[in-house]
Amino acid sequence: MSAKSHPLMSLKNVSKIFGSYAALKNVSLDIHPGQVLCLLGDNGAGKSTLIKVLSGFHSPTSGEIEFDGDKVSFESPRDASDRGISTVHQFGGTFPLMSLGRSFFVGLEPTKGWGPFKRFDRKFANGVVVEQMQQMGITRVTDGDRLVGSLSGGERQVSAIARAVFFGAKILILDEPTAALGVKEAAHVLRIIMQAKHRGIAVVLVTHNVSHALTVGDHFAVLIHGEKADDFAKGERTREQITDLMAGGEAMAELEAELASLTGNIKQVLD
Ligand SMILES: Nc1ncnc2c1ncn2[C@@H]1O[C@H](COP(=O)(O)OP(=O)(O)OP(=O)(O)O)[C@@H](O)[C@H]1O
Repeated sequence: MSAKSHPLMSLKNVSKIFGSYAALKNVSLDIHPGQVLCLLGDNGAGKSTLIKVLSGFHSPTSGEIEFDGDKVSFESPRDASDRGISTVHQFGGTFPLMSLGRSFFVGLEPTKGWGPFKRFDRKFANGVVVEQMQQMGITRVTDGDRLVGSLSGGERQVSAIARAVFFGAKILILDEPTAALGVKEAAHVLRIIMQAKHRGIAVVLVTHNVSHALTVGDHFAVLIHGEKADDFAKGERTREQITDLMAGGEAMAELEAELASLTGNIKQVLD
């Protein structure tokens, strides 16, 4: 899908002020179906605040949000999720002591029976969760009664993404999904992100990892101190340019030289 397709969601000059601190300043951003938008930025740059605005946790102090061409204002995360905006938090946002079947359907429990006899349909839920996990490459899970806590970090991310896709997410917001994962697990999560994109889902990926962003991203936005410092499509910047931008505009080469001389000084003292 080309960048010329109509955006599914747009932020127009969105600011978010906390007291006297502007966490976001006039940020405009387009989110397209079937594309991965990577949100990059150093700690405190405003990435979390931005995804909280997208997912209805915060309303903007000023600016507008458009969804499917309509101006919208989300009063709560529920409003955003009703539009198909689904957020997966850093550790998969699940409950370690809950079964996989229960946690997959939490808040949307399938029931059987009626009236006072209505109860959670465990068999159905477990069947769905195992099928979805298998489809997403987690083949070792064959029992939906297993506890969420028994999954690895990558498997939790993948199952949270599977859940969002199963319930029809149109926009999937992923907050540092590969942080703290090993190489293989991170690759699995990135593959699942590509699958979601190919289904036409708009993915917003927040990451510190430039390599991961470059592997799956179609479009990139870099935040520095709450402002959008750059916005570009795949192939329009080099890895070095992106890394420098993420370091807040300071050239990484200079920082590295400074570190090298510091290390030299420490070595001299120790010798
Ligand atoms: N509820 C709040 N009240 C006051 N200040 C806030 C609030 N939420 C965020 N901030 C401030 O806004 C700035 C941006 O924070 P944010 O969490 O969005 O950054 P971030 O880019 O997600 O950083 P990180 O990668 O460390 O999570 C920070 O200085 C933070 O202290």
